[in-house]
Amino acid sequence: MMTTNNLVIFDTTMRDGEQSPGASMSRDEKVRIGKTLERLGVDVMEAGFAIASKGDFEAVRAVASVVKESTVCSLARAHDKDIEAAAEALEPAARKRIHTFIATSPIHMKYKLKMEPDQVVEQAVAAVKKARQYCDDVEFSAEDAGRSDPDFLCRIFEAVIAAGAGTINIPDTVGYALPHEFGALVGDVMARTANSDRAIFSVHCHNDLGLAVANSLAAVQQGARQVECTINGLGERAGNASLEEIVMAMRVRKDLMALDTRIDTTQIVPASRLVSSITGFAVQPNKAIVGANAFAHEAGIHQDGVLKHRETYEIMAAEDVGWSANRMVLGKHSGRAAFKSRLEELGIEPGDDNDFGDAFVRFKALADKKHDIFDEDLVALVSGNESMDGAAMFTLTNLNVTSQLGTNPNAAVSLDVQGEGVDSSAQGDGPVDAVFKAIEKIAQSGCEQKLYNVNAITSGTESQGEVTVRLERAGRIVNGVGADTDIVVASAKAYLHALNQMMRPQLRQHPQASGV
Ligand SMILES: CC(=O)SCCNC(=O)CCNC(=O)[C@H](O)C(C)(C)COP(=O)(O)OP(=O)(O)OC[C@H]1O[C@@H](n2cnc3c(N)ncnc32)[C@H](O)[C@@H]1OP(=O)(O)O
Ligand SMILES: CC(C)C(=O)C(=O)O
Ligand SMILES: [Mg+2]
Repeated sequence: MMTTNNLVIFDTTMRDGEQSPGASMSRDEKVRIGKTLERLGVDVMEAGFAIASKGDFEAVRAVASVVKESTVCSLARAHDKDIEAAAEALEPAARKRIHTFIATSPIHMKYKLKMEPDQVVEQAVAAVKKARQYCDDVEFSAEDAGRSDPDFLCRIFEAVIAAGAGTINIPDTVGYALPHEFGALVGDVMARTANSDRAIFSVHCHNDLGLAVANSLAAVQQGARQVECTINGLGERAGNASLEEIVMAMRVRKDLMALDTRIDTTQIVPASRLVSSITGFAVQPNKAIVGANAFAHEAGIHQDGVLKHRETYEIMAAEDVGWSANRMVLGKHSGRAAFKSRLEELGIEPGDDNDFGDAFVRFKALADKKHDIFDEDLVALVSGNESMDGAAMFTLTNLNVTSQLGTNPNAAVSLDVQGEGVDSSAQGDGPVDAVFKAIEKIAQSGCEQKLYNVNAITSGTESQGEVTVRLERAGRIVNGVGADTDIVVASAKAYLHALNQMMRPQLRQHPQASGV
């Protein structure tokens, strides 16, 4: 058995990740991802499946042309034409690998391949030999190994290693295995494959039962020295083992897995964001490592602990994975310690114990009613004016938007400006733009719009939409939110909410703790 203290990180975001329905990537997008993965420090990146389409062939070739530090790989079935396509696409690569595979489970051999086990071994050996004609670095995968007979795996692995495969991959293709079982399978097969010392053993786990990372780590503990994984856990069906979780588990639990990787962990969050923006697959807020809440604390007891000693509730630092900082989120679960700390950050004197106690009671009451507590809310609270609506300078009283094909939309807006009714109208590039322009004709705020974001709170075409608008003026940034079933009305509300906050007395600048 080949032993090493290095764990090879094989990224397959651009191949298995791209097999997520709806996640397809263009050639140029793969080049951007490839460069990012190289910066991240992956050892191998699988750039695609060259035979799959002309576009994927060109994408593999383009990635192979620009990436220099990482090995670039293409997948190929155990067919000559697949291997020839992979070899041709990888031709410009500084370091290349051909990854060939064939299924080894009884169900796949019988129903899908319609082949006898002997034929499968023969075809696998021929494929590895063919791949070795083009490339020294050849990987062989036994598809559906998780449901294959271990004796058969030993037999086929012995044959393909003898044929020249340097990496042997054991995939749990359908995410069926449990960690102890998968670790045992990998350990057993490695121990019983006669020439296993001539290959690196690898695993490739799917997440159908949410166990892809756990299964991969169980295999590493049994001697696997390559893990195949993807950014954000993207991949066929429920996805693959997530790269960020594997890498950070190795790092945080070095006491149990003393292996090195080449990964620069500070590049994890940027890589996650790039993949999410290219694929359009949002990262769920509670996703480990890269989710927006992964380093956010809302519970008072936790906030108090973190303020006293960060490691009480953090097993790794946000900065280590590429966030700018952890976050304290003020909400109904927060306690006095976090409330006071935020007031101090804002340069607001918490006052004597009585004033502070009263402000904290008002804060809790507001947090019960309001989803997001902004810094402006805190100022209003402490100044005894927590009724944000009562303090509004501008209130929407009427809105009429007309859109017609071929013409610019027109918005007529009526506002109550401190008790006085004011009307205006404007044309815009779209209905929302027209509304914002009509409001600005009245407000004359001089604000610059920095962000416009729409979220569906419920599903369906009748869903409630929540709009966020961020405005900036003279270095001061405020957020406004508005919700309505009519997205144009929600946008007007959000814009006015932001404007009303901008009109309030200015806060001292403070470090924005909202990540990168
Ligand atoms: C577990 C995995 O993730 S495997 C990778 C999965 N990814 C993909 O399939 C994406 C890219 N695939 C494609 O573009 C197409 O499926 C292609 C180009 C590979 C093949 O297309 P087609 O020739 O039209 O075949 P089709 O997809 O319908 O069927 C697959 C064929 O490959 C055979 N096959 C499947 N795996 C292998 C293998 N590893 N080695 C040899 N043959 C295989 C199947 O038995 C079937 O053969 P048959 O047509 O003689 O029954
Ligand atoms: C091609 C192989 C490695 C695969 O993606 C799988 O078995 O899941
Ligand atoms: Mg897979």
